[in-house]
Amino acid sequence: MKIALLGYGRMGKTIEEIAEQRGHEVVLKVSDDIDNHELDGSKIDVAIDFSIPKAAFKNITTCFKHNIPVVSGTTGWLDNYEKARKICKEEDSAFIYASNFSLGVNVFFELNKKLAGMMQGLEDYKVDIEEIHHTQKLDAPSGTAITLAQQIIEENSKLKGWQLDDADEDEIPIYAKREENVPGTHTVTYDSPIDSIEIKHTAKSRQGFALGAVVAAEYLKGKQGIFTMKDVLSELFNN
Ligand SMILES: NC(=O)C1=CN([C@@H]2O[C@H](COP(=O)(O)OP(=O)(O)OC[C@H]3O[C@@H](n4cnc5c(N)ncnc54)[C@H](O)[C@@H]3O)[C@@H](O)[C@H]2O)C=CC1
Ligand SMILES: O=C(O)C1=N[C@H](C(=O)O)C[C@H](O)C1
Repeated sequence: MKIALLGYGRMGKTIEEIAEQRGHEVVLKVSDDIDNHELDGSKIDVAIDFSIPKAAFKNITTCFKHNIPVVSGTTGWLDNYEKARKICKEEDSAFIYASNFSLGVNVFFELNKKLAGMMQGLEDYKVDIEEIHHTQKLDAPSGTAITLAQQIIEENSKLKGWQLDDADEDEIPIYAKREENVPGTHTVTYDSPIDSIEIKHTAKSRQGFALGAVVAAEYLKGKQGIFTMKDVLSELFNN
C-alpha cells in the first residue's frame, strides 16, 4: 500500500516504522501547508493524518477532493467533523476518524460504555475523568477523554455535558494533567462516600496508536464511505 503521511512528528514517524514493517511504502510526507504538495490520487492508496488541530480539516478534505481515502487521528479539530463527513460523501471518498486508534483503548471504550450503563441509576456515585499526557500536547482535554465523556453521557440522561476542571452537578469534570514523556493515560472514576470504582488505560508507548492507524488504513484501502474503529475491529475479529 502507498501511504501519504500528513504530519511527520512523533506519530508520523512511529506510523512510518510500523507501516514499513507491514510491507507498505510511505510515498509522501507533509509537514506544512498541504497546498505546497502534489497530491496524485493514482499514486497514493491512503493518507494518514496525525498533524495539528488547525491543519487537520484542510488536510483531510483536500485528500477527499483528490480521491484519496483518509485515516485521521488528529485531535482538537472536531468542531468541523460534520463538515468533513459531508465533503467525504460529496466526493465519494472514504474516511475513518478515531480519537484513539489503539486496540486496548477501543476495548476500554466498550468497557466504559458498559460500566456507564450499570452506574446510571446509582446516584451516590459521581463520575470524573482524568487524562495525563506529555507536555508537548497542544489540546486539552484529550480527544480520548472527550470520547469517554460522550459515551457516559449517552448512557446517563442526568448528565448534560463535560467541563475541564470545575463542572456543574450535571456535567462530567475532566482533569487534564501534563507530565514529561507520558504517551497517554486515561482513568474513569465513580466515587461515592463509601467506595470508588476505577477503570484505567495506560499506553506504554505510541506503538499501539500507530499500529491501529495502519490497520485502519489497510481496512480503508479501496473502500468508499465513513467508517469507525469498531468497523475495523469487527472485520479483524470477524464479529
Ligand atoms: N487518535 C490517536 O490514536 C492519537 C492521536 N494523536 C493526535 O495526533 C496528533 C499528532 O500528534 P503528535 O505526532 O504527537 O504531534 P507532533 O507535534 O509530534 O506532530 C505533528 C506534526 O504536524 C506537523 N504539521 C504542522 N503543520 C502541518 C500541516 N499543515 N500539515 C501537516 N503537518 C503539519 C508538525 O510539523 C509536526 O511535525 C495530535 O493531534 C494528537 O493528539 C496522537 C496519538 C494517538
Ligand atoms: O497527543 C497525544 O499524544 C495523544 N492524543 C490522543 C488524544 O488526544 O486522545 C490519543 C492519545 O491519548 C495520545
